Amino acid sequence: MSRPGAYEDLLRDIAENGAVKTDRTGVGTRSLFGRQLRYDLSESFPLITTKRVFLRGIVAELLWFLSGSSSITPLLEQNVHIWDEWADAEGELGPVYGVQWRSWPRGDGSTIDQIANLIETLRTNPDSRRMIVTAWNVAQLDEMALAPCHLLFQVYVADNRLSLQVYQRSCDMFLGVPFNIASYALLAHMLAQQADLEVGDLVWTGGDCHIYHNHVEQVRTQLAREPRPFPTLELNRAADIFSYTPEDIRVIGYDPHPGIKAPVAV
Ligand SMILES: Nc1nc(=O)c2c([nH]1)NC[C@@H]1CN(c3ccc(C(=O)N[C@@H](CCC(=O)O)C(=O)O)cc3)CN21
Ligand SMILES: O=c1ccn([C@H]2C[C@H](O)[C@@H](COP(=O)(O)O)O2)c(=O)[nH]1
Repeated sequence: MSRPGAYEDLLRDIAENGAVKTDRTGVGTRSLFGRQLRYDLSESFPLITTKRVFLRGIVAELLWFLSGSSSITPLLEQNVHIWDEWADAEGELGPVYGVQWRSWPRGDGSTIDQIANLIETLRTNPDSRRMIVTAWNVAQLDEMALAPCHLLFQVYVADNRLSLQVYQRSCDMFLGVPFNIASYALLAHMLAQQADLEVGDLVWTGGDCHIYHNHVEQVRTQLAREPRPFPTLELNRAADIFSYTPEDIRVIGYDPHPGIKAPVAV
């Protein structure tokens, strides 16, 4: 079910059949609406192989989300620069993903830790149909450096397997989406481990799935390559969901084609 090549097929479909659209950044895109990718995480770890993906950056970003931070400083300290363009002079992004996940404001001064609540529900009521974490805080969108792209995920447990579906409203298919798929795959593994469950499926659902006009050559290069088998993940058990470190996370057997550089649309 985790077919290496499914992502590349979607990339090809957008490149060939996408509608030409303008966008906020001024770069312009080709785009298709409403697509889905599904990976069986018990088989392999979905890290795209048709170019080398910056795994160290993905790990740093996910741990940074889980830490609840609104500042890029912890990323800079690890030499990860993927959020630099959106931060202000103090390195602040406003109430973005981490803040909403860990300290969604109630309005009375108190906050809600959606991740702690999710772990609690996974342990006590895994059949719940309400295991949702969302970053789409409508009241705070205009304080965020960038409105959340992956704005909601739902967790599901059946047959002792934890599955995760993420909804991404806006999908930079060349630069962002390989990050987003790997990041939520890793999160699913961490949640399953903490809840003493096996991993099930990752379902990635994309809204506006686009290729920027200045990524067209890079996409052509990538699509000329043959997808390779996915690697696997080894994850040390941490004391709790907030205590993982990069050293706990090892991807085994990743043998990608070379990296492909591309400008990020700001
Ligand atoms: N246009 C756009 N696309 C995105 O994917 C994106 C945004 N904006 N804004 C917020 C975050 C930042 N993300 C980013 C930003 C940059 C890269 C990037 O440049 N990746 C390079 C490697 C970078 C490096 O090695 O430092 C790549 O080749 O994947 C990836 C994700 C994802 N998001
Ligand atoms: O995790 C991420 C974060 C951002 N993106 C992309 C999707 C769009 O290309 C831009 C956001 O621009 P909007 O005008 O706010 O839609 O960033 C991504 O793919 N993944």
